[in-house]
Amino acid sequence: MTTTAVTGPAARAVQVWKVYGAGETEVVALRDVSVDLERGKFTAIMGPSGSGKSTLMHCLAGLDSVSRGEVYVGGTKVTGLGDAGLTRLRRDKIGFIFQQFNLLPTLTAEENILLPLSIAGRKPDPEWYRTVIDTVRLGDRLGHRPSQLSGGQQQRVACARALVARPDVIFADEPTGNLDSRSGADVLGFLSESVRTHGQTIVMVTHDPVAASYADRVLFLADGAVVAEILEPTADAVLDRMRTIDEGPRGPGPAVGLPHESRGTTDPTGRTPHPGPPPVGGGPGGPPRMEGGTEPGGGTRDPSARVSDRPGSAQGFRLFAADNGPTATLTSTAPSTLTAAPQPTAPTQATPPTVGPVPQGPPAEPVPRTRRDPDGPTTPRRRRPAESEQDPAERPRRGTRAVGRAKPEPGSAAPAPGTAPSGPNARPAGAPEPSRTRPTDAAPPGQTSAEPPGQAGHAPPSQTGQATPGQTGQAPPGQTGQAAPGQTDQAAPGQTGQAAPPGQIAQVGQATPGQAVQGTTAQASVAGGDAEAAGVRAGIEVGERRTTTRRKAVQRPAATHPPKGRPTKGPSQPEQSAAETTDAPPEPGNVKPRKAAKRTAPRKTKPTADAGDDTESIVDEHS
Ligand SMILES: Nc1ncnc2c1ncn2[C@@H]1O[C@H](COP(=O)(O)OP(=O)(O)OP(=O)(O)O)[C@@H](O)[C@H]1O
Repeated sequence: MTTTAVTGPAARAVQVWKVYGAGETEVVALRDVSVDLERGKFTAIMGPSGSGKSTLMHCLAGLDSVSRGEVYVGGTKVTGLGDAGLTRLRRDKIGFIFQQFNLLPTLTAEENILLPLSIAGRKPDPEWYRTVIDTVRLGDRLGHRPSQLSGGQQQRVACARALVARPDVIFADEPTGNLDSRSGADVLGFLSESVRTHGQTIVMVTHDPVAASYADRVLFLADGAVVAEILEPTADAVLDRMRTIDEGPRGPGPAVGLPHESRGTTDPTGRTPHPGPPPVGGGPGGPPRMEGGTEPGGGTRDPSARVSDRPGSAQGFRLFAADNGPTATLTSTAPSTLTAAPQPTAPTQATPPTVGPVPQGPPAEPVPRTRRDPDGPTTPRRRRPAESEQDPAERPRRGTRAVGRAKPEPGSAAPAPGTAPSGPNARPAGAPEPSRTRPTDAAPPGQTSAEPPGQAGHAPPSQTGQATPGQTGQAPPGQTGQAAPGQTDQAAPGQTGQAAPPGQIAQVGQATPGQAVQGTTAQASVAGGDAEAAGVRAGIEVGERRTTTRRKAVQRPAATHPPKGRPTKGPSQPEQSAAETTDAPPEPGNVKPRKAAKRTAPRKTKPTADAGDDTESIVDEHS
């Protein structure tokens, strides 16, 4: 691991490119992005849907690899780190906060908060721990389990969990996306406080201009490039900038990234003219062509990615908006975040500025104003549109983000054997498996948003209850406990016998932090395995594991976007997926996992309803 002195930026991207797929399905998610994220600052990343916000955050956090360029976190060069190095980096230097909270349901708030340290074998600094608890005002809730806490309290637990280890940087992916406005303001308030009072560095992806106004700096992305930034932002300024970015001229080529030294905004449109598309596919000056279906860092190609999304396409940006449907345009008449903002320049309802998907429903409840005006007039906060309110074209893509709390629906855990998967993302029986499916990427049942840590909104359609037989067959014997819990319930009909039985998962969920530590060995118990998974959910990793970047689904009918060009090797080919998943013949240990479960699972525990949460599968076994 290359480590330099821990000075300078907390995180840094240097000429980073991220390319998904190849040929017709190639998508350049990041193009020549260079940015320094200052230590002790609160940075927000904004941009239209599909502009690369999540990709940038994941690359910065070591959750995804870059195609070209370099990433540094806390003086450590992330690019080129192996699995073990990445694991250490994420465990020791990075904290994560997710839209879905990602708490372990059977642990108390306190146990959840201490879980990262427990897994790392560290003890909390008592003084700092007390400070964190006081900051998030959880002192009287430490013995409560997540189900006994409100969403806002759960997110405060998640924030405390991220803060308690004092990471170099905390990455927050829409941390208020599932919260009501008041709880969101609470969370943003103490995130901001942790920066200003305790020097924490926070990087937050958000769609909400009010949330962004809590930051010291807002970076704007469009078409995979940083096109503007605002220092000391107000919600109005953010919204105005977003409007100009969305309304900017659609040139023949994509925008390019600013040098990281740049300050202030780019051209008034927010989009830097570009003479034309960059050479892609390995040509000079362009990112390397990704030949395989799986990228070096574990990213997968998206066969459904539109060619029109690709940079270089004359329509690229326009189509982002168009494909996102009316809810992504700037003409919505929905009440926006700023319609009641106290700033004198706030747009009125007549010209409501909107960013990305915009709710079409009634106004949201009032929210206290920003940190700069905590007692000021209330502001309706942008509400996430309900599925039914969304444009159908948008629904599959956005549908990967849960609206409301991520709690398993009763009875939504495992599909009964022989029962075809259902739901918006379900694949008809016998249909070829969509190519972005990876065994461990499978979405947990009962989780409409199969979002792993830091991967909010990226579950491909195939990731809901779609595991194939080969997936379960890949777990080597003796590693039952390491199987991602979500795989259990995702076995295809008739395959349930190969997956860990639900009882295991329930038992797992009852692991104590102590058990979690025990579970860090390669021969982890079921409980330990889940604790590890939970740890990864919490942004902690143990052992030679890697979180899998789960990308958002861009679900389209296959007939509309058939695979073109030469056959590729990746999982975009159904037969390839099948081959991948069946390459590893089922081991004896997998044929009778229930026995393995009996050997490894704690005996006195019973399945509980909470176990469903534990089926969130986010761990990818690469080793
Ligand atoms: N695994 C993948 N395979 C192919 N394309 C991908 C993959 N992940 C992301 N993309 C594409 O990369 C681009 C950037 O995606 P990203 O998720 O970073 O956007 P975003 O700005 O976070 O969007 P949103 O606001 O909707 O979450 C999009 O065009 C997306 O379709």
